[in-house]
Amino acid sequence: MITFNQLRVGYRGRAVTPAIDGTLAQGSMTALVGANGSGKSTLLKTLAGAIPPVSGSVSRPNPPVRFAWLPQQADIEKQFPVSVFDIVAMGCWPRTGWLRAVSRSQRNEIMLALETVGMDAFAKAQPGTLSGGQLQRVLFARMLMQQAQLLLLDEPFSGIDEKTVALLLSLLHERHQDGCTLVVVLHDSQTVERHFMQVLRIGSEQVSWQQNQATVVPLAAARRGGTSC
Ligand SMILES: Nc1ncnc2c1ncn2[C@@H]1O[C@H](COP(=O)(O)OP(=O)(O)OP(=O)(O)O)[C@@H](O)[C@H]1O
Repeated sequence: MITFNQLRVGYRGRAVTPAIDGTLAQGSMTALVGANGSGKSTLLKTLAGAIPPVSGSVSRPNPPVRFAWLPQQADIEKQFPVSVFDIVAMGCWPRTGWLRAVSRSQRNEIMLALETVGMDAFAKAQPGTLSGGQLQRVLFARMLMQQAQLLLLDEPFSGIDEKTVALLLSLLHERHQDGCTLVVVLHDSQTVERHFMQVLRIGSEQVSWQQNQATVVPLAAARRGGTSC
């Protein structure tokens, strides 16, 4: 689905990663790991098309697929004067176009997405009044609304409590079972080993691919907040 050909990513012509070769197969679930500053976020930005490769290339799916990109929380403006409902409604834009009013059925979909992440009671709240974990749940609800086939997530679980991580992981597994391709930047090796079949590790000199015997958490257990995660 996505192929890296001697891809080096970085800024203003300066590469921050070694050359990357390999493939993200359609329907794969890949953990992107590496030390701070190794270039994980930069690779995601490149995959999202936000910045061009420094050298080499990345071949994207043809025909193009809809993608959703969840940046690190630090990148997200919490003081935006909108409601939680509005944030999730933004997930409809790829389908409806910018700033179009949501239909009655989309309104129901948005409330269902908020219910799925346990945030329906906060629909009218402002993002600035939410905790980090609550905001992350809302951003996941927006991602669900996007109905994307390629999900790019940058450290989605940092600072999030275990129960919420279990819920969000179960949602990712559901998307994976629906055939989505996922690339997730992670630092927690236990989560990587238990949930991700493929690992792309970025080192300072070279990158490596690893295949895991991931143990998928049963969805129902994760939804109940089970401890298996
Ligand atoms: N906008 C930018 N312009 C120039 N250099 C940048 C920019 N953003 C990041 N960098 C540099 O690129 C390198 C890789 O940064 P990146 O954020 O991709 O690392 P990371 O692996 O995601 O790190 P972390 O685990 O700390 O989030 C770092 O040396 C960083 O200083």
